[in-house]
Amino acid sequence: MTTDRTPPPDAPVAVAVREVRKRYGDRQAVDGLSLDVRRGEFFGLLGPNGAGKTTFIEIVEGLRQADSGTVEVLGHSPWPRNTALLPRIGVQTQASAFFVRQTAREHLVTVAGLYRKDAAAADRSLALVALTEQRDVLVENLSGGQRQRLAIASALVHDPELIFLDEPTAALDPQARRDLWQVLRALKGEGRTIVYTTHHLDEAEALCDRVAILVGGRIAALDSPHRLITSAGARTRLLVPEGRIGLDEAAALDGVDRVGEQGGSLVLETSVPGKVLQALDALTGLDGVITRTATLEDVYLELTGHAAAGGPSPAGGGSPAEGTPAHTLESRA
Ligand SMILES: Nc1ncnc2c1ncn2[C@@H]1O[C@H](COP(=O)(O)OP(=O)(O)OP(=O)(O)O)[C@@H](O)[C@H]1O
Repeated sequence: MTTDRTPPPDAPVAVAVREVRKRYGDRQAVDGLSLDVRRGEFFGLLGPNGAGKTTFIEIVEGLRQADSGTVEVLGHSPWPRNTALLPRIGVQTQASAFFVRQTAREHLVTVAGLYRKDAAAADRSLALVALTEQRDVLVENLSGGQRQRLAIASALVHDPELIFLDEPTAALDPQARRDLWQVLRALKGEGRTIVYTTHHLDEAEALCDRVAILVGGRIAALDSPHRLITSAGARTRLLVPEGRIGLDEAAALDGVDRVGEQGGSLVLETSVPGKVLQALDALTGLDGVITRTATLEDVYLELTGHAAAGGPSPAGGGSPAEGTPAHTLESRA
């Protein structure tokens, strides 16, 4: 369940970004972005492919120069390359480099050495990402998910205050993903600041204090997942087993905004679920009726211009996204 964990507005700032722009040829990848990440905050950066997330993060990390605007990281400008910042930040990228002919532990001891940390630091970060058992396995023989965890351990080995994680759970199986959530929560519990990019909306909803949704290099929304969901007024979906009531009958129910069909169910969208459930109860009984409340994914899909997966799309809309019902009806109520 989502809770509101937004840090107080007077919390010290870890990352301050003002009017940052970056263009590649004709492509305006980042288009005047301004935001603050507060110390101790778990900040999510979301957005479709090509929205400008990586470009933006790389500018903040000091790996790329902005065309204009200002960035401050822990009180310093990250560009030109600021070596004083390096021990204070940890960076995991989608294309992490490894010493593949070393074992997992040797790799981490090497990385720890670059930061003048000892082997104990390497062992601690191996344990943190649950790779202790694989410590003597060559990096080239680790599975994709294990390498991903090693990349995260490499970003944490020097105990940074500010951690950038770029889709850290992309290659993880569901259990490993949940395990990593625990690791990340523990890091936040220690007061570290985390800037996090993900395409997993459930993950952002579960972990992040605030999220920024980027579209076309701009911020389309920035708030806590809870406030984004409630302020968007996203509707509840009621899934009624097919054959109970007809499409027209459902659309005519008082309080139903839209009706669609999907996966053997009628999908009724409503902002007054209690009222519609009562009406359904009287008509067909509630056996097998499933209630789906709005999620961050609904808000995201609305903002990024896709039809909501698993729910009705507006009648006469564009081509339906995967998982969108084949038939929908706007309510006449
Ligand atoms: N080095 C580059 N040269 C030219 N264009 C680039 C370069 N890097 C990114 N782009 C373009 O800039 C835009 C933003 O890309 P970016 O990688 O920042 O997006 P993203 O949100 O991280 O995407 P994804 O979710 O796919 O990783 C895209 O249109 C991309 O093609």
